[in-house]
Amino acid sequence: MNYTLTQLPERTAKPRHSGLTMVMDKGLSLREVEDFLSTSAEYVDIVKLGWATSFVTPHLKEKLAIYREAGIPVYFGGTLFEAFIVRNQFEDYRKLLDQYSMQYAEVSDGSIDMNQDEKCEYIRQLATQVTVLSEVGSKDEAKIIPPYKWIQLMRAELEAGAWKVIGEAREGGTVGLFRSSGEVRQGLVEEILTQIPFESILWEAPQKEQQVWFVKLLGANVNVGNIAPHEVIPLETIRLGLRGDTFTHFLDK
Ligand SMILES: C=C(OP(=O)(O)O)C(=O)O
Ligand SMILES: O=S([O-])[O-]
Repeated sequence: MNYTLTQLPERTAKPRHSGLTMVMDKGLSLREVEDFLSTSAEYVDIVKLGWATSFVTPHLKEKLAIYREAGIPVYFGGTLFEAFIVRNQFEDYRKLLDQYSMQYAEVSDGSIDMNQDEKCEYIRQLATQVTVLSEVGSKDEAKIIPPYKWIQLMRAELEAGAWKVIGEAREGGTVGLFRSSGEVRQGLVEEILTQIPFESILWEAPQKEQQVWFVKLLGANVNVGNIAPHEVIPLETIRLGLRGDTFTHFLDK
């Protein structure tokens, strides 16, 4: 930090087990990645190459190398996994992970129907190869999964070997954990938290109001994701109570 302030919440340091920030890169150029990391690397724990953008993004190997050099793990969006599964190409997906020396992978079913046993089997198999993040929640706003089902899925996926379970929100933050207005499905989140340890969950929270809501509920070291690269430093100030939205939250009462 550049100067001293008292009454800041304790913030975890890298390698973090909680307080993770997952950033979504949906096609940054190599130079943009370098610039982004020069300001924000300390605050970025893991990067997702959003959905299947890695299929289209040029200089993919070079991009992965820049992140690797900075010690920041990268994974391909769950939609890419689903694109392989729907085409019966799971073995090709496994080879692709090796070909690009990926250490992490996401298993999701946001765009396809997959039963729980099948999803857990993919998690089990991939967990022998990489660290697995699994995602719960549909990308279809008409598909409302009741809280008991979220809990059951999250628990089963963690037991199958997922390192973290991700709560779906998409890039916009308007499905899954959130209503179409972006408002948090508060009852859902609170019910999940009665059953699943908070450090095991990574909440997709792309909108500022959503990040604020989670920091107020769970503190500076909540795991959040789908953060846009230019929102990483602003998010860090929200975590620390140094933006109006959380300004009084961490001060001694
Ligand atoms: C974030 C998205 O997808 P994924 O989780 O596959 O990256 C999205 O489609 O907005
Ligand atoms: O579960 S809720 O609050 O939509």
